Amino acid sequence: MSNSTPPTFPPSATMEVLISKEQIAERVAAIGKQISADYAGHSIVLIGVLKGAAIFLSDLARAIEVDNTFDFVAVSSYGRARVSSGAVKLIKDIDNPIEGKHVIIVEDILDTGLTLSYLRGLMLQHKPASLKIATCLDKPERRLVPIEADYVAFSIPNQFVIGYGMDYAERYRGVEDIRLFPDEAVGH
Ligand SMILES: O=P(O)(O)OC[C@H]1O[C@H](OP(=O)(O)OP(=O)(O)O)[C@H](O)[C@@H]1O
Ligand code: HPA
Ligand SMILES: [Mg+2]
Repeated sequence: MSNSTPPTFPPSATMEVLISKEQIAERVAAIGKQISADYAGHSIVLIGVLKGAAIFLSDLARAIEVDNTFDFVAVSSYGRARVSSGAVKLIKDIDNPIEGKHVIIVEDILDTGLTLSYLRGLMLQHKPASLKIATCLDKPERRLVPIEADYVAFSIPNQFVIGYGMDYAERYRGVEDIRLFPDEAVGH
């Protein structure tokens, strides 16, 4: 490939690591153990919220020892902006019925809470036997609506992060650590 085009985005390696991949692996394993204990003897359905939760879900599913299946939903709210528009819309629904099932919604980040409170309401309409939320990150300072997750890997301050599934304008999802996205890079 030609290297004549300079990168338009800052390289991820220049961004400060907030949570290392080793710290992530440790917390995911702990949450997997906790879920396995809480649901011992039951089957669960993990519902990942595309696209950010895909990586956390794939790690979490492998850390859970009880019978599980997954499904995915997609919603739109942030688009390419860093700030939520506040409007949440369902773009892709679940493929399989969840009535009477034990369901865990899996998110990469709980921020304003708008996405998860919308999804929780929607999923409850399907009458699951139980419904819980697992999130890799929680930014409690940003909450606009009251909602808490049942399983939280890390609580973080109000700073924009990328990596481990999380993006800035769709980039950096494959970065293995969770890194701080610099304010001065906004608009690149
Ligand atoms: O609590 P909230 O303020 O609603 O924010 C959290 C949501 O925002 C992000 O999704 P985004 O819309 O960026 O989609 P993506 O997962 O495809 O990046 C993130 O993945 C959560 O789904
Ligand atoms: O800090 C964040 N990073 C990426 N996506 C997000 N969506 C909400 N908050 C964030
Ligand atoms: Mg995003």
